[in-house]
Amino acid sequence: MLTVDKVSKTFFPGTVNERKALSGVELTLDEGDFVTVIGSNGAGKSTLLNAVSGRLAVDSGRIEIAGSAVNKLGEHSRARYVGRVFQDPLAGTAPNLTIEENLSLALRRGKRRGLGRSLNAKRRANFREELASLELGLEDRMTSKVGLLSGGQRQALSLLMAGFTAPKIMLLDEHTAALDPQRAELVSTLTEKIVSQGGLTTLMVTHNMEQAIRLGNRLVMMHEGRIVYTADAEKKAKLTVRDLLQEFANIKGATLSDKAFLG
Ligand SMILES: Nc1ncnc2c1ncn2[C@@H]1O[C@H](COP(=O)(O)OP(=O)(O)OP(=O)(O)O)[C@@H](O)[C@H]1O
Repeated sequence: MLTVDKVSKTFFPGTVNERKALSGVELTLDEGDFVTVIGSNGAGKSTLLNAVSGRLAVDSGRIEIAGSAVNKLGEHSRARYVGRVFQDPLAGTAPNLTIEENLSLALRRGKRRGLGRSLNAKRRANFREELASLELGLEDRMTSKVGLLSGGQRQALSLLMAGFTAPKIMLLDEHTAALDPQRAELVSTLTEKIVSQGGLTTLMVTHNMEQAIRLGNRLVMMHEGRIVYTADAEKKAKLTVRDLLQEFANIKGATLSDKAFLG
């Protein structure tokens, strides 16, 4: 479903600020795979997600989504393939639009202009049902402005919207990191639910090792633009935070974010 083949990206090449963010990264996700990505600060995790979403053009290598080479497609053209939730709860939704207007926009994503925007009774009923599945009572606030929701509620809505059009690949970029522990737990549980119900192929970056172990069926660790450790389903099932800390310790020069010790 997703192939990242020898992908490299260097920022400011040939200058004093040169940063090799990705160095020949190779990663393949089969349909329904849910891969968690951990790594030291500046390891290239967000750059990898940006390369897949088309936000960033890579220097070399090939990216395929659902069998189509997408290197030449920009972020907008890839939108029908990709669902994404960012760390910032403000990033995924439009605060001045209502919940139902945001959902309509999500539905329109990747479709031709003018299609799918109108809010008829059938669509509203469908939105109500989807919102009810979040169990946050948002189905009774469909005409409220999204700006009035809490960070956790907005992140839950972003997640629902990102999964709405059954994207070929779901990208979650530390999407629980800005939330308090209780809300992070809620969004984490919703993530599992939405991903498994939709059978979504998912790549999730997190600094929380416990979460990286608990969610998904595979795990990769990045360091200095490379994948330095991988755990398949069998290995991951037995993995502990202690094992991961040991792997980090084995990587020379790796520095851990404080957040890595959470959970
Ligand atoms: N737009 C950019 N311009 C210049 N350098 C960048 C840019 N984006 C990322 N970098 C650099 O590329 C490297 C990888 O950054 P990236 O954000 O992908 O790491 P990360 O693993 O997501 O880190 P963190 O966990 O700290 O968010 C870093 O050295 C970073 O400074």
